[in-house]
Amino acid sequence: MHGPSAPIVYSFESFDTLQDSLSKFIIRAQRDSIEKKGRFTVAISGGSLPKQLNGLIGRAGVKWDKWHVFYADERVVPLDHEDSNHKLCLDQLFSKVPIPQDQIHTIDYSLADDLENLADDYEQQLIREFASRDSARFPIFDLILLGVGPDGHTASLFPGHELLSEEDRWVAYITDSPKPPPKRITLTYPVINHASRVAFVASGANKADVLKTVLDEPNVGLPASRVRPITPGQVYWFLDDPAASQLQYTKTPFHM
Ligand SMILES: O=C(O)[C@H](O)[C@@H](O)[C@H](O)[C@H](O)COP(=O)(O)O
Repeated sequence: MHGPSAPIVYSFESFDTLQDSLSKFIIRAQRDSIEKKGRFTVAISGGSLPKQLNGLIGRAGVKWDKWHVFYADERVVPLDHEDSNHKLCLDQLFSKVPIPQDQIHTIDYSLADDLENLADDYEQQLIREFASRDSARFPIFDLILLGVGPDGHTASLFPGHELLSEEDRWVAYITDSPKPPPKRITLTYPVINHASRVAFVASGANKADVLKTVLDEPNVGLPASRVRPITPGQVYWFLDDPAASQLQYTKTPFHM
Protein backbone atom coordinates (compact mmCIF):
# COMPACT_ATOMS: atom_id res chain seq x y z
CA MET A 1 0.00 0.00 0.00
CA HIS A 2 1.45 3.35 -1.07
CA GLY A 3 1.10 6.52 0.97
CA PRO A 4 -0.10 9.73 -0.64
CA SER A 5 2.16 11.25 -3.31
CA ALA A 6 4.10 14.38 -2.44
CA PRO A 7 2.45 17.65 -3.47
CA ILE A 8 3.45 19.05 -6.87
CA VAL A 9 4.20 22.78 -6.59
CA TYR A 10 4.17 25.20 -9.52
CA SER A 11 5.13 28.84 -9.24
CA PHE A 12 4.42 31.50 -11.88
CA GLU A 13 5.80 34.97 -12.40
CA SER A 14 2.49 36.75 -12.82
CA PHE A 15 -1.22 36.47 -12.17
CA ASP A 16 -1.74 36.05 -15.92
CA THR A 17 0.66 33.12 -16.33
CA LEU A 18 -0.77 31.47 -13.22
CA GLN A 19 -4.30 31.88 -14.53
CA ASP A 20 -3.37 30.66 -18.00
CA SER A 21 -1.62 27.54 -16.64
CA LEU A 22 -4.45 26.81 -14.24
CA SER A 23 -6.89 26.98 -17.16
CA LYS A 24 -4.79 24.50 -19.15
CA PHE A 25 -4.58 22.18 -16.15
CA ILE A 26 -8.35 22.29 -15.60
CA ILE A 27 -9.09 21.65 -19.27
CA ARG A 28 -6.73 18.64 -19.25
CA ALA A 29 -8.43 17.28 -16.10
CA GLN A 30 -11.83 17.85 -17.68
CA ARG A 31 -10.83 16.06 -20.89
CA ASP A 32 -9.48 13.03 -19.01
CA SER A 33 -12.59 12.83 -16.84
CA ILE A 34 -15.02 13.12 -19.74
CA GLU A 35 -13.10 10.45 -21.67
CA LYS A 36 -13.35 8.09 -18.71
CA LYS A 37 -16.76 8.92 -17.26
CA GLY A 38 -18.59 11.27 -19.60
CA ARG A 39 -18.75 14.09 -17.05
CA PHE A 40 -16.53 16.35 -14.95
CA THR A 41 -17.20 16.69 -11.21
CA VAL A 42 -15.67 19.73 -9.57
CA ALA A 43 -15.79 21.29 -6.11
CA ILE A 44 -14.87 24.95 -5.73
CA SER A 45 -14.19 27.05 -2.66
CA GLY A 46 -14.58 30.80 -2.18
CA GLY A 47 -12.22 33.67 -1.49
CA SER A 48 -10.04 34.74 -4.41
CA LEU A 49 -10.42 31.42 -6.24
CA PRO A 50 -13.48 32.10 -8.44
CA LYS A 51 -11.66 35.09 -9.95
CA GLN A 52 -8.71 32.87 -10.87
CA LEU A 53 -11.13 30.68 -12.81
CA ASN A 54 -12.43 33.33 -15.13
CA GLY A 55 -9.45 32.60 -17.41
CA LEU A 56 -11.63 29.70 -18.59
CA ILE A 57 -14.22 32.00 -20.12
CA GLY A 58 -14.27 31.76 -23.91
CA ARG A 59 -11.48 29.19 -23.94
CA ALA A 60 -11.56 26.41 -26.53
CA GLY A 61 -12.01 22.90 -25.21
CA VAL A 62 -14.16 23.68 -22.15
CA LYS A 63 -17.22 21.44 -22.21
CA TRP A 64 -19.41 23.34 -19.78
CA ASP A 65 -22.39 21.05 -20.32
CA LYS A 66 -20.38 18.21 -18.76
CA TRP A 67 -19.50 20.13 -15.58
CA HIS A 68 -21.17 19.11 -12.30
CA VAL A 69 -20.27 21.64 -9.65
CA PHE A 70 -20.39 21.55 -5.86
CA TYR A 71 -18.98 24.01 -3.35
CA ALA A 72 -16.01 22.80 -1.32
CA ASP A 73 -17.37 25.07 1.36
CA GLU A 74 -20.23 27.52 1.52
CA ARG A 75 -21.28 30.25 3.87
CA VAL A 76 -24.81 29.83 5.25
CA VAL A 77 -26.28 33.03 3.82
CA PRO A 78 -28.91 33.57 1.12
CA LEU A 79 -27.65 32.61 -2.32
CA ASP A 80 -27.77 36.21 -3.51
CA HIS A 81 -25.90 37.56 -0.44
CA GLU A 82 -22.52 39.24 -0.95
CA ASP A 83 -20.88 36.61 1.30
CA SER A 84 -22.21 33.64 -0.66
CA ASN A 85 -19.58 31.59 -2.48
CA HIS A 86 -22.26 30.64 -4.97
CA LYS A 87 -22.95 34.30 -5.74
CA LEU A 88 -19.22 34.90 -6.14
CA CYS A 89 -18.87 31.99 -8.58
CA LEU A 90 -22.01 33.06 -10.42
CA ASP A 91 -20.76 36.63 -10.81
CA GLN A 92 -17.22 35.65 -11.77
CA LEU A 93 -17.87 32.63 -13.93
CA PHE A 94 -21.12 30.73 -14.09
CA SER A 95 -23.28 33.60 -15.35
CA LYS A 96 -20.88 33.94 -18.29
CA VAL A 97 -20.69 30.33 -19.48
CA PRO A 98 -23.29 27.79 -20.68
CA ILE A 99 -23.31 25.49 -17.68
CA PRO A 100 -26.73 23.93 -17.03
CA GLN A 101 -28.15 25.43 -13.85
CA ASP A 102 -29.24 22.09 -12.42
CA GLN A 103 -25.59 20.96 -12.54
CA ILE A 104 -24.55 23.67 -10.07
CA HIS A 105 -25.34 22.37 -6.59
CA THR A 106 -26.20 25.03 -4.05
CA ILE A 107 -27.17 24.87 -0.39
CA ASP A 108 -30.89 25.01 0.37
CA TYR A 109 -31.03 28.22 2.37
CA SER A 110 -34.62 27.54 3.42
CA LEU A 111 -33.08 25.00 5.84
CA ALA A 112 -30.80 27.59 7.48
CA ASP A 113 -32.59 27.37 10.85
CA ASP A 114 -31.37 23.80 11.21
CA LEU A 115 -27.77 23.48 10.05
CA GLU A 116 -27.68 19.73 10.61
CA ASN A 117 -30.54 19.41 8.16
CA LEU A 118 -28.95 21.85 5.70
CA ALA A 119 -25.64 19.93 5.73
CA ASP A 120 -27.55 16.62 5.34
CA ASP A 121 -29.41 18.02 2.37
CA TYR A 122 -26.13 19.00 0.71
CA GLU A 123 -24.71 15.57 1.48
CA GLN A 124 -27.79 14.02 -0.14
CA GLN A 125 -27.13 16.07 -3.27
CA LEU A 126 -23.62 14.58 -3.34
CA ILE A 127 -24.93 11.08 -2.76
CA ARG A 128 -27.36 11.47 -5.67
CA GLU A 129 -24.56 12.66 -7.91
CA PHE A 130 -21.99 10.04 -6.97
CA ALA A 131 -23.52 7.01 -5.31
CA SER A 132 -24.99 5.31 -8.35
CA ARG A 133 -21.75 5.72 -10.31
CA ASP A 134 -18.97 5.06 -7.82
CA SER A 135 -19.29 2.28 -5.32
CA ALA A 136 -16.64 3.79 -3.05
CA ARG A 137 -17.46 4.81 0.51
CA PHE A 138 -16.70 8.42 -0.43
CA PRO A 139 -17.28 10.39 -3.62
CA ILE A 140 -14.34 10.68 -5.98
CA PHE A 141 -14.28 14.21 -7.33
CA ASP A 142 -12.37 14.72 -10.56
CA LEU A 143 -11.09 18.04 -9.23
CA ILE A 144 -11.34 19.99 -5.98
CA LEU A 145 -10.14 23.59 -6.11
CA LEU A 146 -9.08 25.13 -2.81
CA GLY A 147 -7.52 28.27 -1.36
CA VAL A 148 -5.51 28.69 1.81
CA GLY A 149 -6.03 31.27 4.54
CA PRO A 150 -3.30 33.08 6.53
CA ASP A 151 -3.86 30.66 9.45
CA GLY A 152 -3.51 27.62 7.16
CA HIS A 153 -7.25 26.87 6.90
CA THR A 154 -8.66 25.49 3.73
CA ALA A 155 -12.29 25.13 2.67
CA SER A 156 -13.92 25.69 6.11
CA LEU A 157 -11.48 23.44 7.95
CA PHE A 158 -9.83 25.65 10.56
CA PRO A 159 -6.78 24.99 12.80
CA GLY A 160 -7.61 23.17 16.01
CA HIS A 161 -11.25 22.60 15.02
CA GLU A 162 -12.91 19.30 15.93
CA LEU A 163 -13.95 18.85 12.28
CA LEU A 164 -10.34 18.08 11.40
CA SER A 165 -10.91 14.60 12.78
CA GLU A 166 -14.26 13.93 11.08
CA GLU A 167 -14.08 10.49 9.49
CA ASP A 168 -17.60 9.65 8.36
CA ARG A 169 -19.59 12.59 7.15
CA TRP A 170 -19.22 13.92 3.62
CA VAL A 171 -20.53 17.37 4.49
CA ALA A 172 -20.36 19.00 7.92
CA TYR A 173 -21.38 22.36 9.35
CA ILE A 174 -19.71 24.80 11.71
CA THR A 175 -21.11 27.75 13.62
CA ASP A 176 -17.81 29.15 14.86
CA SER A 177 -15.74 30.00 11.80
CA PRO A 178 -12.98 32.44 12.82
CA LYS A 179 -13.29 33.88 9.30
CA PRO A 180 -16.68 35.56 8.96
CA PRO A 181 -19.42 34.66 8.42
CA PRO A 182 -19.43 32.09 11.28
CA LYS A 183 -21.98 29.60 9.89
CA ARG A 184 -20.70 27.45 7.08
CA ILE A 185 -20.76 24.01 5.59
CA THR A 186 -17.69 22.26 4.28
CA LEU A 187 -16.61 19.09 2.57
CA THR A 188 -14.72 16.93 5.06
CA TYR A 189 -11.22 15.45 4.75
CA PRO A 190 -12.42 11.98 3.74
CA VAL A 191 -14.09 13.58 0.71
CA ILE A 192 -11.25 15.95 -0.13
CA ASN A 193 -8.68 13.19 0.28
CA HIS A 194 -10.54 10.81 -2.03
CA ALA A 195 -10.45 13.25 -4.96
CA SER A 196 -8.52 12.40 -8.11
CA ARG A 197 -6.94 15.85 -8.07
CA VAL A 198 -6.88 18.68 -5.58
CA ALA A 199 -5.49 22.00 -6.77
CA PHE A 200 -4.68 24.80 -4.36
CA VAL A 201 -4.39 28.30 -5.76
CA ALA A 202 -2.67 31.05 -3.77
CA SER A 203 -1.09 34.31 -4.77
CA GLY A 204 0.52 37.34 -3.18
CA ALA A 205 3.36 37.93 -0.71
CA ASN A 206 0.92 37.82 2.22
CA LYS A 207 0.62 34.05 1.65
CA ALA A 208 4.41 33.41 1.74
CA ASP A 209 4.71 32.65 5.48
CA VAL A 210 1.77 30.31 5.71
CA LEU A 211 2.81 28.46 2.55
CA LYS A 212 6.24 27.88 4.05
CA THR A 213 4.66 26.23 7.08
CA VAL A 214 2.12 24.27 5.02
CA LEU A 215 4.64 22.87 2.53
CA ASP A 216 8.02 22.89 4.29
CA GLU A 217 6.73 21.93 7.73
CA PRO A 218 3.77 19.62 7.08
CA ASN A 219 4.23 18.01 10.50
CA VAL A 220 2.89 21.19 12.10
CA GLY A 221 -0.40 19.81 10.77
CA LEU A 222 -2.07 22.96 9.49
CA PRO A 223 -5.38 22.14 7.81
CA ALA A 224 -4.00 22.72 4.27
CA SER A 225 -1.07 20.33 4.96
CA ARG A 226 -3.54 17.56 5.78
CA VAL A 227 -4.88 17.59 2.25
CA ARG A 228 -3.10 14.51 0.90
CA PRO A 229 -5.35 12.58 -1.48
CA ILE A 230 -4.91 8.85 -1.33
CA THR A 231 -3.10 7.28 -4.29
CA PRO A 232 -3.70 7.70 -7.22
CA GLY A 233 -5.05 11.10 -6.16
CA GLN A 234 -2.64 14.00 -6.36
CA VAL A 235 -2.39 17.46 -4.84
CA TYR A 236 -1.09 20.41 -6.87
CA TRP A 237 -0.21 23.94 -5.78
CA PHE A 238 -0.58 26.84 -8.22
CA LEU A 239 1.34 29.78 -6.71
CA ASP A 240 2.70 33.05 -7.92
CA ASP A 241 6.36 33.87 -7.22
CA PRO A 242 5.64 36.27 -4.32
CA ALA A 243 3.55 33.59 -2.57
CA ALA A 244 6.28 30.98 -3.19
CA SER A 245 9.15 33.29 -2.18
CA GLN A 246 9.89 31.68 1.23
CA LEU A 247 9.63 28.06 0.10
CA GLN A 248 12.45 25.53 0.32
CA TYR A 249 10.10 22.99 -1.25
CA THR A 250 11.17 21.91 -4.76
CA LYS A 251 9.06 23.45 -7.48
CA THR A 252 8.15 21.56 -10.63
CA PRO A 253 8.33 23.25 -14.06
CA PHE A 254 4.85 23.51 -15.55
CA HIS A 255 4.45 21.81 -18.95
CA MET A 256 1.09 21.24 -20.51
O1 LIG B 1 -15.19 30.64 1.56
C1 LIG B 1 -14.11 30.71 2.10
O2 LIG B 1 -13.89 31.48 3.02
C2 LIG B 1 -13.08 29.80 1.59
O3 LIG B 1 -13.42 28.74 0.87
C3 LIG B 1 -11.73 29.81 2.24
O4 LIG B 1 -11.24 28.56 2.60
C4 LIG B 1 -10.78 30.51 1.27
O5 LIG B 1 -10.52 29.67 0.16
C5 LIG B 1 -9.47 30.87 1.96
O6 LIG B 1 -9.78 31.67 3.06
C6 LIG B 1 -8.54 31.63 1.03
O7 LIG B 1 -9.15 32.81 0.65
P1 LIG B 1 -8.40 33.82 -0.32
O8 LIG B 1 -8.11 33.07 -1.57
O9 LIG B 1 -9.37 34.94 -0.53
O10 LIG B 1 -7.16 34.25 0.40
